[in-house]
Amino acid sequence: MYVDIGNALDGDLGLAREDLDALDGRVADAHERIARGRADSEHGYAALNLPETCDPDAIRTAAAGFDPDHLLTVGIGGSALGAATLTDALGGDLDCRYLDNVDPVWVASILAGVDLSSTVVNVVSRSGTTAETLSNFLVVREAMEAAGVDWTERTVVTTGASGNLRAMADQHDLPALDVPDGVPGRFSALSTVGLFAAELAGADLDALLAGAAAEADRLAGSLYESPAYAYGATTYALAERGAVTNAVMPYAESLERFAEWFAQLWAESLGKDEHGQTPARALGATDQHSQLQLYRAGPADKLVTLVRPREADDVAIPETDLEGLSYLGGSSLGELLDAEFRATEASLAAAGRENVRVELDRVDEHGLGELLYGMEAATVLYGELAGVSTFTQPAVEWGKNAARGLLGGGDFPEADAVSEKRRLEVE
Ligand SMILES: O=P(O)(O)OC[C@H]1O[C@H](O)[C@H](O)[C@@H](O)[C@@H]1O
Repeated sequence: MYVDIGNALDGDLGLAREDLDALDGRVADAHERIARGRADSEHGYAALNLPETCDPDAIRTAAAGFDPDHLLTVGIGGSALGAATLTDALGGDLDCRYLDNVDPVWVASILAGVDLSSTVVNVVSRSGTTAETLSNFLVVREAMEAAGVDWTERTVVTTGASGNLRAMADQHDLPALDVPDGVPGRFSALSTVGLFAAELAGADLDALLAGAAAEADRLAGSLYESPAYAYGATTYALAERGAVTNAVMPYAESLERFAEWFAQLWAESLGKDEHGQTPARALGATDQHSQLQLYRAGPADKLVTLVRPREADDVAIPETDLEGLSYLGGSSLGELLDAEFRATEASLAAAGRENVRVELDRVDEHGLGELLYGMEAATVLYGELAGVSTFTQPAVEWGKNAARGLLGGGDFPEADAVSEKRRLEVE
């Protein structure tokens, strides 16, 4: 992963090179703290050891013997977004769908669109108790039974040591992959959670983990020596100066899901104790024609992260004799996209708007391993600098408990009372 922070300096938010120099001592301390956490496999920090601790053979074994047309991953948040990022980015012939939401219309349409007799279901929940995931799985299971398909032959469970899902796997003797200890869901893309789908879709897991290991090797006690820390420290420094939004804008359709994965990682890890930065999802070049106006000329409270591969397959633009368009002929879509990328970067910089460039060599297994690991390490570093508890998500729990209470699955009377009190309906 390559990170260029030049355009984060001397913009409207006033971050100067000397500020980063002054921050670098804290980066060194944070790096030591992170290294200690990794050495002791502490909760959360253990995720940064996945390049060495993840066993790709266990994942290959679980996937062996299946040759489906469709993969239905049933999971939500960190139990879906890592796998979705990988399979979307890497492509391939397998039709990979992700049942994360519980919108009944959408779930029904997905089930109607796949041949269940040629579908593998991977039900993923670290806790094994998430209502959305378990409900969706019960619906899928019933649909398989109705279609005369033996769901026990086509289901792989990925879960932690206990919980309802583990009990179900034991009861039906289903193949089960373990979610490793100490790895929170949003940091689990490079574990069994994200890699089963990738393996089934034909990805090279060794190359993915090698990419992640290469990025791990680049972690060092200075932000100027580690791309991941350069990103984490710069975004933190900008947030402290008022960059409340981080708009992540990949210039590759295949990385659109990456921005979604990043949004959970960034928001859930860092949004605590009045800290954090709102992740916004954008896509280059499409959103140049939609969101860029705001990023260049709206409030000076944002950072734009421009992400792209350095190399990609290309398509030539045919010659044309249409007046005014001849400059396009003989060029290529890749060259146009590159020009759009650099123009956006220059346009933001010229307006004093901070942006950071993040690049990978290609959108392939190695590049994705670097990118996902690098962004996880950047998040952990930011969390250390901000002094927040990066690996917890207490604010999510209130809503989860409330939903359970409203369904009668728990005691949470406040939820009803609060929602009634706040109603101000206008017809
Ligand atoms: O994997 P699970 O235990 O089902 O959790 C799925 C998701 O649910 C929660 O609400 C957490 O906030 C997320 O961090 C997590 O990724």
